[in-house]
Amino acid sequence: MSGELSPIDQAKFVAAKKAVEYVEDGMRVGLGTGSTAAWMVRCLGEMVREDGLRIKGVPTSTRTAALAQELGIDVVSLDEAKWLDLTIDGADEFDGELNLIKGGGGALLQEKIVATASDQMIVIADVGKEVESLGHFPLPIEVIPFGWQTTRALVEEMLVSMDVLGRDVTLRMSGDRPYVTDEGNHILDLHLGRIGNPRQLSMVLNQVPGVVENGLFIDICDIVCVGYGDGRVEVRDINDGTVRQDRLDFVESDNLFSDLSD
Ligand SMILES: O=C(CO)[C@H](O)[C@H](O)COP(=O)(O)O
Repeated sequence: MSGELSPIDQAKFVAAKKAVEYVEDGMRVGLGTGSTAAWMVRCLGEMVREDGLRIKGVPTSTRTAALAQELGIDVVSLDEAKWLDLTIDGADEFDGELNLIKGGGGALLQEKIVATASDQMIVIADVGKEVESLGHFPLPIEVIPFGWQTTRALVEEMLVSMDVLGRDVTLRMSGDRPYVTDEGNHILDLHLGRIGNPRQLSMVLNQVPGVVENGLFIDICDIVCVGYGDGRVEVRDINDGTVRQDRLDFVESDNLFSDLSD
């Protein structure tokens, strides 16, 4: 693979590279899932190998666990780590209050548990993920397979009662079979268009029997690192209201690319 990155990968890379600056020796770090989070895992792997960084990483999916192990990161379970200093993860959408939609990669349940068990959550995203209001990206909810069609009907009924406009609820597929999460569940994608009150929707969805968790992350994210295709990165901190700008160069590294050879 050549060292040339597409603008979108450059944006994901700089967001990830900026976020790993928050990782300190000895930390217990939640490792997110998805293509942006994979850049973060590669950056951490390089810091472990090249700089002797010692961290314990808690992955949020079997995919991330495999990548982290391959790159030499010490992987432990959440129960072993118990509590985390920091989680770094991607997102499908984020708004001005740093509320998120996650779960496009199907890992929302472990991602939410891990992020909630962390002192701090940093989201890494290219600027295309920023929205004025959440909901253009279909909202994933994880449901148990038993009676999933009944669960879907109950969710649809609930959306009608809440006067939510778009109510198309689809079962996520993997080829010709329902997608199965790491926890053995299915995913329903809610095509809503715009979510007027994400906090309320999140609470109500989780009360439907059969729904395990939803992909709305409310008041969980502290910082977002927003990457741009030209190498700029903006760090927005919701707690102190600061916005900082930086520019990072992509330096081709065999280590960073070692898992991208296909
Ligand atoms: O929530 C997620 C996985 O469940 C991902 O963080 C989200 O889908 C973003 O993925 P990507 O960085 O590939 O765009």
